[in-house]
Amino acid sequence: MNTICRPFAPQISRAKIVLKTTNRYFHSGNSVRTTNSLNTTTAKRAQQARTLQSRLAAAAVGERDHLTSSKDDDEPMADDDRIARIASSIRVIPDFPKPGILFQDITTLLLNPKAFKDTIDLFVERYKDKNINVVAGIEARGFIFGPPIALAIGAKFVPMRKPKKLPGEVISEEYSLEYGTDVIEMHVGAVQAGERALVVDDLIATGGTLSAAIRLLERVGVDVVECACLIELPELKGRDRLGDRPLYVLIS
Ligand SMILES: O=P(O)(O)OC[C@H]1O[C@H](OP(=O)(O)OP(=O)(O)O)[C@H](O)[C@@H]1O
Ligand SMILES: Nc1ncnc2[nH]cnc12
Repeated sequence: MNTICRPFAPQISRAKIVLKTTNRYFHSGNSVRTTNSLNTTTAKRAQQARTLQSRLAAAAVGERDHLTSSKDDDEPMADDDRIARIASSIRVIPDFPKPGILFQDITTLLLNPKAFKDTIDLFVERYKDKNINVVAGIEARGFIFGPPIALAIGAKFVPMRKPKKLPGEVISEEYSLEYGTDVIEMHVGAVQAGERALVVDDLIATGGTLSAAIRLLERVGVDVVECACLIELPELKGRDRLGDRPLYVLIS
């Protein structure tokens, strides 16, 4: 296994997983931050980086529980070196978009064609034989991962958009953020009752966005087979808002 993490840099780091191991996240607007983030010290960040290194090293030798997969955990994902490569290609930017927020930046993954392809392949391997008709992608970052998965498994792609973006008739669902609410919308007629859907986004934090997407689809009789995200911030317990719907994640 090649080296999969780099020395921690004060402002921009690829050390992503540790940033949720030593802090309690909470949601602020559309992002997540740590309770102690405004006075994070260099020493704390160095400790976080060391913790990350040990987690990724464990993942590289195949220990489970460091990089997790799914609630049912029915596939040997943790020892898959593609996961470690994907994890190390996601950058964390402290204090974006606001002070204290640890932003999980998937744009660096997109710069790495191998890691990006591995990401899509892992989802496709899981969903190709599950009779899924609909891949519903959530704006904006679900639009990056959803379409290639949909094409590969032979499903249609349905965009779930922020308000006032879709030109046709829509149905809407409101969901709560830490302060206030937001709305997602879907075109009427895009899906049919009885279809089987996979909901795709890059990240689950509080679960508000995914739970609204599930409600939208279920209102029109669609069967939500599973939700799939690249990243989970488990401290925020977003899974708990999804009810019985399974959530599958590559990195937790
Ligand atoms: O689990 P939650 O607490 O609902 O948060 C997760 C959502 O937050 C981010 O999107 P954001 O709303 O920042 O929009 P963007 O993708 O357009 O940047 C992310 O891409 C998820 O969609
Ligand atoms: N910490 C985070 N990084 C990137 N996107 C997010 N959406 C919610 N929290 C986020």
